[in-house]
Amino acid sequence: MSEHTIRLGPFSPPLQSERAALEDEAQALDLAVANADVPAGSSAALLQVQGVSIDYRTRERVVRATHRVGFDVHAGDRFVLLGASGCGKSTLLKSIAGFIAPSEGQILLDGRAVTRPGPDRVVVFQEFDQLPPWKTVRDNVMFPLLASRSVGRQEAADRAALYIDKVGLSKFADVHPHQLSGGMKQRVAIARALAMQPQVLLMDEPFAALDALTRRRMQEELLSLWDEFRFTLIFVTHSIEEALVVGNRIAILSPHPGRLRAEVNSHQFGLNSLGGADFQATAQRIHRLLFDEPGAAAVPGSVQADAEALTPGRQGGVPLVTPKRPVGALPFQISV
Ligand SMILES: Nc1ncnc2c1ncn2[C@@H]1O[C@H](COP(=O)(O)OP(=O)(O)OP(=O)(O)O)[C@@H](O)[C@H]1O
Repeated sequence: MSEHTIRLGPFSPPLQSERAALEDEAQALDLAVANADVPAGSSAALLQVQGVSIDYRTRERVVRATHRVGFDVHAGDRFVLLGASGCGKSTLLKSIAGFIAPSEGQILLDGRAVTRPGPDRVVVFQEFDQLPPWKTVRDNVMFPLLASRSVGRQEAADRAALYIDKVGLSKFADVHPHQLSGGMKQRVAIARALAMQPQVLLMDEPFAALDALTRRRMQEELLSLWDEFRFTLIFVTHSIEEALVVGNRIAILSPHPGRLRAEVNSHQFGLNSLGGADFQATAQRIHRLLFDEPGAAAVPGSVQADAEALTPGRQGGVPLVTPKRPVGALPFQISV
């Protein structure tokens, strides 16, 4: 695939015309369109998600959260799962973490099937209460290292000191979480995750509960940590802006149940691109890929609203909105 690649997801027959229009859209974007039906899974990939459907079963019904999603993540990728609320992003992340088994398909890490959680995959959540409140910052960071017996006590202490320093909290190593701001708690969670030196760092909307300025700062800090450590990141967000800033590759999921709609390379964008014409144009096109009738004029109030929200000064990220006009009916609907 070329440097600027868009990989469209598989479409069933009723949606072929939609696919054709999306291909036009991709060409307008000057992006190459890959063959959608080529299954994900090149041998070089660190993580392979292959045809993964995930169902929640309750007594009354079955809720399909994702439908046959496939993608590859390579070492050092900053891979973003982008989609509207309820499209199954968190579910997919939990499945990669090993908390939820797929109903069909499989997830391979380094060629081995993921069947349970492990220290090679660490999750940073959105919630500020992910840190045990009775432990100091230092003990919080050391805890998973010791509990997983990944390293001995001295190595755990050294790693904790290193990563606490990297997130700028050395002076707070001996305080408890309730003495920290929301942003500081998230920094501790990031230090704790990085100290584990996982094969894949999973982040589920880690900055969504922060104010706009702190969120921007945290995005900046995450990117500079990545510059230094080059970890492999899978990052969930429903903000187009955040996806473009944080990711080098973006998987766009359709509304519930989530299917891979397209994959976009976004390595050319960073915090400095915010507000630029290219950035805004790509954000608008991603929005169209997510929600709008392909090739159709912008739905009043949606794309336009995003364009406005992307102007400098509106720094809270661009929340995706429920489409006013949904993309064609999906050919499967177990239950919603
Ligand atoms: N424990 C559960 N039991 C039943 N259904 C669930 C459960 N958890 C999630 N779901 C359903 O699965 C679908 C996907 O949910 P999920 O939280 O993965 O979406 P999401 O894209 O992460 O949404 P958000 O951005 O709002 O967090 C939704 O329809 C949701 O209602």
